[in-house]
Amino acid sequence: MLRAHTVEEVRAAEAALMATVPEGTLMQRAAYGLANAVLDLLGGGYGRRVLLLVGPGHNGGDALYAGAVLARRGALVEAWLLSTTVHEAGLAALRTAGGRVGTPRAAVRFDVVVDGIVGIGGRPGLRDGAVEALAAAAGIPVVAVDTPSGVDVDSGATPGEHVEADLTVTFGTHKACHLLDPAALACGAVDLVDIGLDPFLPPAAIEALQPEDVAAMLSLPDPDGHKYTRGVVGIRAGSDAYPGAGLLSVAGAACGLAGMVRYDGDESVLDLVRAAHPEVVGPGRVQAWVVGSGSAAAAEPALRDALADDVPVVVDADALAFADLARGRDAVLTPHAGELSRMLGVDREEIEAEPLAHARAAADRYDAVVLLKGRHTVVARPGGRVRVTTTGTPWLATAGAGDVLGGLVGALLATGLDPFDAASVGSWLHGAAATLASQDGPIVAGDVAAALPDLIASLTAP
Ligand SMILES: NC(=O)C1=CN([C@@H]2O[C@H](COP(=O)(O)OP(=O)(O)OC[C@H]3O[C@@H](n4cnc5c(N)ncnc54)[C@H](OP(=O)(O)O)[C@@H]3O)[C@@H](O)[C@H]2O)[C@@H](O)CC1
Ligand SMILES: Nc1ncnc2c1ncn2[C@@H]1O[C@H](COP(=O)(O)OP(=O)(O)O)[C@@H](O)[C@H]1O
Ligand SMILES: [K+]
Repeated sequence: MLRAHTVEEVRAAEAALMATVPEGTLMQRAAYGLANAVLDLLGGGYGRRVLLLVGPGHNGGDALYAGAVLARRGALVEAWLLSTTVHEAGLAALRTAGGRVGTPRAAVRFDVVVDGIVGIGGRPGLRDGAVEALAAAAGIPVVAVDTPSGVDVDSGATPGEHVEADLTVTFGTHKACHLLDPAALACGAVDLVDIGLDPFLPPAAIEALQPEDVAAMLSLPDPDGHKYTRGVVGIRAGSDAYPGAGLLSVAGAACGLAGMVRYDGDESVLDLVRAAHPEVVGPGRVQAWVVGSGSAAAAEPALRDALADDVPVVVDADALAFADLARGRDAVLTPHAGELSRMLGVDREEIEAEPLAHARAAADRYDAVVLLKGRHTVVARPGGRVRVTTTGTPWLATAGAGDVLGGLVGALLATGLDPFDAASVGSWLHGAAATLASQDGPIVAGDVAAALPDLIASLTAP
């Protein structure tokens, strides 16, 4: 499991760890990790030209010490000091190693820019000197130290100007900004350097599942199981006007994880469903329902009926308008930003600017698990625990992909996962299946569903 901690938690853990090691140890660990990441990126040190953008705090200190390591490896290192104060010991180390201090100027030629302007002590936004320095170095790959300067570290928001990094090298643990958009988008790839913080960190409120976590949560068929013990998932989606929504919800549900899929909806859609998925049967008892995609006016009665069964429910698309009915129930609400905007009465732009805060607010308001779809989908449970999905590809932003996800989460609920696990595992599989199907090329929603069995097999293979 990948975990993200708050700045306060990191500071407390850092203080506890520092009491056990000689002074300066942590900064040295951070600086060596950073220097190694830069060497990897550049394919070596000798003759490479490295620009350090240095702010007033320890983040700048990390950059200066890493610059010293790089200078000793033969790189030509120049530091631009963007503040009246600087980490003096770091600067002395850089100078001793042969690095120099320069002045911001246009048309500079460097192989990499190291952003040591601010890290976890920074306020969002950039000050003038930093903006000008970044403009002068535009077009050069950027490695951010700990966080891209200017982002809001704990919320993942980017309310002001900020660095756009190609690589972010962080220390000890991830922070929210490394996982949650829009800040995560500014991080580029993220490297975590171990500085020994782990034993001092509390449990994290924000997590991102990894393949081994997903594999451990998938239930394999019992040797003596039968289709009913494996779970039955029911779909109430699709209509005369939107038959595809029913078909795609069924396609997601029919990934093979549950023992049976039932379709309970329009006769006309049932015929299409049977033609595409002959194994799907009609209404009956289920262990989980998926309700709402392409249901139009039928969404409300369908949701009421599903809730009357007292089994977990995925509340999708048209049914989200009636999400109040599911308050406090075993439910997964699956809005995209536009749908959540209508549910909360908040502008879509505000939701996209702070998906973490809004997914949490919605989970508390509806007392249910909320899966807020996006590039990095956010799954929140009441009380603040969150899982962020980092699998996926921009090709997944295609019509009907959400229907496949709803069906898949329903199948996972039917196998017995609780709503938080079902939603986060389903979202992880959905993104990974899209990547597998896409191979960096275009896909349609049905391709994502079709890739699920192979993906699941690759995870569960002994
Ligand atoms: N924790 C750990 O385990 C480890 C942490 N380590 C490292 O320490 C870093 C944290 O260092 P830090 O605490 O010195 O804060 P940092 O981010 O350098 O900035 C604070 C300074 O910036 C200023 N400032 C604020 N906003 C600004 C802005 N927008 N633009 C410009 N300036 C701004 C602010 O001053 P003021 O606002 O008062 O002007 C203050 O002086 C951390 O990210 C990691 O790299 C590792 O070495 C080892 C392990
Ligand atoms: N930029 C993106 N990168 C990766 N995945 C995305 C991106 N934008 C959207 N998605 C994913 O694509 C899917 C779209 O679902 P949704 O908006 O419900 O579409 P539809 O209603 O047509 O089914 C969601 O799973 C969402 O997380
Ligand atoms: K930084």
